Amino acid sequence: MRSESLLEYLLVNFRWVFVVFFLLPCTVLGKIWSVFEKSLWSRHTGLEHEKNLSHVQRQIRHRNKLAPDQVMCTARPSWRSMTIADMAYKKYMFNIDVHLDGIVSINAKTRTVRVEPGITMGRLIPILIESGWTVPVALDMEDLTIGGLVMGTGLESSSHKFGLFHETCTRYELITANGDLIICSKSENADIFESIPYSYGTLGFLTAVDIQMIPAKKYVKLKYRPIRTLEKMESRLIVETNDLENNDFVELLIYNKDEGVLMTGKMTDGNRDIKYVNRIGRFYKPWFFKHVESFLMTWKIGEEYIPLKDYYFRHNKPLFWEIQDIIPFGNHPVFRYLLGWLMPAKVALLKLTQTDTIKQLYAKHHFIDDFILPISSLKKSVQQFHAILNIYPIWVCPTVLRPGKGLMHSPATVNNMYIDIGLYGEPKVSKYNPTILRDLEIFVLKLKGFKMMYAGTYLNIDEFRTMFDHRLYDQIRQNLSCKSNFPEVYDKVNREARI
Ligand SMILES: Cc1cc2nc3c(=O)[nH]c(=O)nc-3n(C[C@H](O)[C@H](O)[C@H](O)COP(=O)(O)OP(=O)(O)OC[C@H]3O[C@@H](n4cnc5c(N)ncnc54)[C@H](O)[C@@H]3O)c2cc1C
Ligand SMILES: NC(=O)C1=CN([C@@H]2O[C@H](COP(=O)(O)OP(=O)(O)OC[C@H]3O[C@@H](n4cnc5c(N)ncnc54)[C@H](OP(=O)(O)O)[C@@H]3O)[C@@H](O)[C@H]2O)C=CC1
Ligand SMILES: CC(C)=CCC[C@@H](C)[C@H]1CC[C@H]2C3=C(CC[C@]12C)[C@@]1(C)CC[C@H](O)C[C@@H]1CC3
Repeated sequence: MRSESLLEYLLVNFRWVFVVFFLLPCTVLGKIWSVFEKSLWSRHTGLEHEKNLSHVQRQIRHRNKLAPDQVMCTARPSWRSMTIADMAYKKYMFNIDVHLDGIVSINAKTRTVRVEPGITMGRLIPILIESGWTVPVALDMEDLTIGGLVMGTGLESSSHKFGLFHETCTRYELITANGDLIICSKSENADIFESIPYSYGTLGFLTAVDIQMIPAKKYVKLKYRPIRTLEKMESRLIVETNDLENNDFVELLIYNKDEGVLMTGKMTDGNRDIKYVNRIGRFYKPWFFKHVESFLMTWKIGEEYIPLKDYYFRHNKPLFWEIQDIIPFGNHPVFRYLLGWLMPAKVALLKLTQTDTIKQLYAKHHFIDDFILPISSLKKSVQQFHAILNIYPIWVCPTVLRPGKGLMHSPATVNNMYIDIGLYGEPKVSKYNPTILRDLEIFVLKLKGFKMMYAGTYLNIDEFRTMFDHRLYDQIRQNLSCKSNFPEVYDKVNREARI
């Protein structure tokens, strides 16, 4: 008993010892294994994909005989999912193993890549870049899966141009409740195609996704612009997101309520007069958010070339800024040069190995969430988040929302520019209480905004249905006989389901 509590004490107060000396080496071993695994299984043939498909279908048909009243979800365990929450529903729903994670084909003629949903960004992007391609919205965390990004939602610094991740997808293969395979695209089963994004696996199981490809270039020419006052940040952000010609990437990091750094980037192959290439992905390089912050010290506009892959995964090493709570000295040059090559820590392993006390401490004293709001409410929202949470840095990522009939779309009949506001860290207000999140969600609802659901919600079902348009979704659920076979989205994202 005593030794258990000593271990608990050490794990809570000196988590870095466990992370640095055990978890990071495990991650490296895992990486070595995955390089070996990759060379064996990365590129599937169509035949293997067919085999994988029938494996999923067999399981569904088996369940339909064995437990027709038990609703289904994927068997992907909670600890592998990119969220701090545990999915309580996995325990009582019927788990279907949708273990498909290969690349089915890369088609340069149609400029599409067909992948299975379990493939991660960290595996897909390097393979595409090697072949001279990339995807329009490449997410910044290596372990995010394509299935999770379609069924949940994903956005990145190119979303002001291309929209949410699913808007770059052109075809889905979906296995429905009775085990049938249906193909959905803009021209085939168009209504189902529109309902799938954000449906959290509640219409069927995805088995393949076609994603558009665009030619990859060598670098991103990135400009850093320090800005004072929220008003100026808001107005400059509006200007830069409208300049689609010059800006392939737009991102803002806010460091305190008056100062931020706006970054705009352009993909380029460079030319002979490239002055400086900053290979930020190298193990000894400072954490990206710290590098960006340094432009507030000099207060000068900066410009540099960053290799494309390094740019994409710029927030992966420090997990935005979350890793500083676990390894406080992780950005110190001594650590970077000696042990930086072990980074980044694998989120799944951090999650798998956290003790109940760590989990409770995070639940009580930590905040991880994202809100999607109209761009014109940047100042107002940041002021509100400052008063209620006082967490910095704040991640601001513009994204265009298009009109449509799916769960999340522009409320108008035209495209609308929104921003994702990401708040990750320990609230610095004196009276922080996690239930305050509900007030924030209502604030966002009133501004006609949305919440990213990976973290769960305190909204009740009616408020949730006001935030997300369920009209087409309800109809499709009825057409696909989902009622007794799949839960509703709300059943998967409310606070009792995600603990
Ligand atoms: C010490 C340690 C270090 C590790 N380090 C790394 C690392 O650095 N990099 C890395 O990539 N991994 C790492 N891992 C994870 C490791 O790679 C995987 O756990 C291992 O490779 C098994 O993966 P698998 O794909 O064979 O999954 P399995 O063990 O076959 O599957 C695990 C579960 O996930 C479900 N599942 C898997 N894929 C899907 C999907 N696409 N859709 C739905 N459900 C799915 C399966 O149904 C099953 O229930 C590490 C694991 C350990 C224990
Ligand atoms: N930059 C960004 O945009 C970021 C986004 N995120 C969030 O992370 C999540 C993605 O994380 P990830 O770990 O990849 O995914 P998850 O395992 O969290 O899956 C997300 C949802 O997608 C469903 N799903 C996944 N694959 C399939 C499939 N093949 N068929 C049917 N449903 C499926 C899951 O269903 P089930 O519940 O049945 O398992 C789950 O409800 C998203 O919710 C995203 O919003 C997180 C960090 C950054
Ligand atoms: C860019 C967007 C939209 C979201 C980024 C969210 C990430 C910052 C979080 C997603 C999963 C989170 C987890 C942790 C930190 C923050 C995320 C990476 C932990 C590693 C924090 C420490 C805990 O013990 C485990 C967490 C797992 C999930």
